[in-house]
Amino acid sequence: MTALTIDRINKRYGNLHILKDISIPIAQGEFVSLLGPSGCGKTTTLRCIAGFERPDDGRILFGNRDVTRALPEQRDIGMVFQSYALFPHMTVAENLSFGLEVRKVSLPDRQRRIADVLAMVRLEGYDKRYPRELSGGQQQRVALARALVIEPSVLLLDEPLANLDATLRDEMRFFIRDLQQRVGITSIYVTHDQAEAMVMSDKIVVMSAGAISQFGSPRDIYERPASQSVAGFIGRSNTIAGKIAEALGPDSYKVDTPCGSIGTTGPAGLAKGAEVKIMIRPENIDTRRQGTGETGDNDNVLAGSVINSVYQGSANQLAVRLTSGDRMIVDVNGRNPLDIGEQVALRFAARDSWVLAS
Ligand SMILES: Nc1ncnc2c1ncn2[C@@H]1O[C@H](COP(=O)(O)OP(=O)(O)OP(=O)(O)O)[C@@H](O)[C@H]1O
Repeated sequence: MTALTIDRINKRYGNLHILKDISIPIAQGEFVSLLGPSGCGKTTTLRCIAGFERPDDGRILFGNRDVTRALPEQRDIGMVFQSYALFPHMTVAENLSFGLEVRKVSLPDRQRRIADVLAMVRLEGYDKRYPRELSGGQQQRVALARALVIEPSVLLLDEPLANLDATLRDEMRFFIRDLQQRVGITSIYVTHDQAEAMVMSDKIVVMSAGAISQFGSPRDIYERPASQSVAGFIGRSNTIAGKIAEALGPDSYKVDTPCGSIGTTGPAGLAKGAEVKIMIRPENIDTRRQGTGETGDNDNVLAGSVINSVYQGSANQLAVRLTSGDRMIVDVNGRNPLDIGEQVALRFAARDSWVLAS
């Protein structure tokens, strides 16, 4: 069932077109991230869903209910912000009680729900503390508890981990995802951190300049990016320019490139002669000294020489200049003794490369 439908919303400030025909269907219990660089419209989209902004056109539905014109308090949402936004003069319990009192929940029910939600965020016994007596991570867990205690149908989170240090951020990613799955609440999460979106989400909406570049699972977005800009934004990638020589199947092609003919997968329907780029992730390339180590399962072999090597602990990252002049980044085992200047063969399977049509 679709819990939330964003249907072709547009938003302009003066003559700035900030959101352009944004449509996102979100299923019950799904965790969806809005991902993109600063200024691409993530927060504006979230604020339209929350009701703090009204789109110029288009519709927002919670289930079958059209809430496009409803006030925030009529929408049944819980929100978590980057800045925690806890009431500083209230204890944890009072912060949590506030939304319940507004909703006229009885005292015994309030007490039960506050105890339940504090257990959920692993802050039992912290009810009498003030926000200033808590660490950043604990404050953010209170903010999460405050959003959840009102039992909303949708949870909206705007960069909630941005103020935390790297270790705590890692921990909180798993904490929030685990909690969201236990509660089963439909959630929308704004972030500009691709690693965060990858590990937390069922689906990712990649946004750029107010429009959706791609909507799909983390695997879709990583392995089958819709464009060069998505491929470049998510993870590391290599690209080689070429022209479609022939379609080998519904989603496989032979592409002519300055490095020779390359077999690859790609989106259906690309015409012969179309100018494209082939994307290959560094970890999918098997790099050996030339003339050694035939692996059999690789459809493509490119020749080049090592021009740089960076030790990264678990792996070495090499830069390789192909005979065509293209520069490729590849990962090799940290103990692999490939030196700068060595002639190497780069092998990869057609299924591990993907055509970017734009
Ligand atoms: N009230 C406003 N008036 C005019 N322009 C605005 C207003 N609010 C946002 N904008 C502009 O809309 C664009 C999108 O802003 P938004 O906050 O949605 O981006 P974002 O993707 O969330 O960025 P960030 O990651 O930096 O928060 C920006 O160019 C911003 O300057």
